[in-house]
Amino acid sequence: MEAALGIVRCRDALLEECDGGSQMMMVNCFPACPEPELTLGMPPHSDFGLLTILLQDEVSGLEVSYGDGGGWAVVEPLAGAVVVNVGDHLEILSNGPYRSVLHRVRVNGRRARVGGVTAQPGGGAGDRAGGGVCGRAGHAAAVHGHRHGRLRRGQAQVLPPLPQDQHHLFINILSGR
Ligand SMILES: O=C(O)CCC(=O)C(=O)O
Ligand SMILES: [Fe+2]
Repeated sequence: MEAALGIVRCRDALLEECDGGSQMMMVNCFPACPEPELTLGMPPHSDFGLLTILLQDEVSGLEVSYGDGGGWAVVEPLAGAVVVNVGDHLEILSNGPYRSVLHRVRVNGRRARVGGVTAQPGGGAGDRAGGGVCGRAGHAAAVHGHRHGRLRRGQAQVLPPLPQDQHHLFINILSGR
């Protein structure tokens, strides 16, 4: 898998990250909302782990950003299928080609929606990429700007780019550590 992802040079580091990381399972419940156009179940965000695997019920609500913030595509639930999201740590470990996906959840006017989520936050993936273990120097800095750009679009915050030596701090904040 790591060869397909173009991260073969950091195979050992990646395995170590996964071993040292954790696995989370969550269930999200979004009750029916009488005025769904006035709120969101989850605001725009990207997941901080390597991969997120989502199990949706038959009520739609998940939307994925496309066209560099141009619009939102509805991810229609498909019986028996799971949705796999690339997370921030995988974007950093792949040095960019695999971009974590900005997504949000809308609430439904008539029905409650329940979703299962499993995520692998990894260990200190951000710290390693910041140290240049995985290749192109400078990508970590690019991720800072990119990530701030997303936050700015999604949450109306204006944040300055972080210096590269603070990369691990930023990842820890994203990870809630
Ligand atoms: O409920 C969903 O489909 C997505 C949930 C989600 O994005 C999350 O838990 O991070
Ligand atoms: Fe998410």
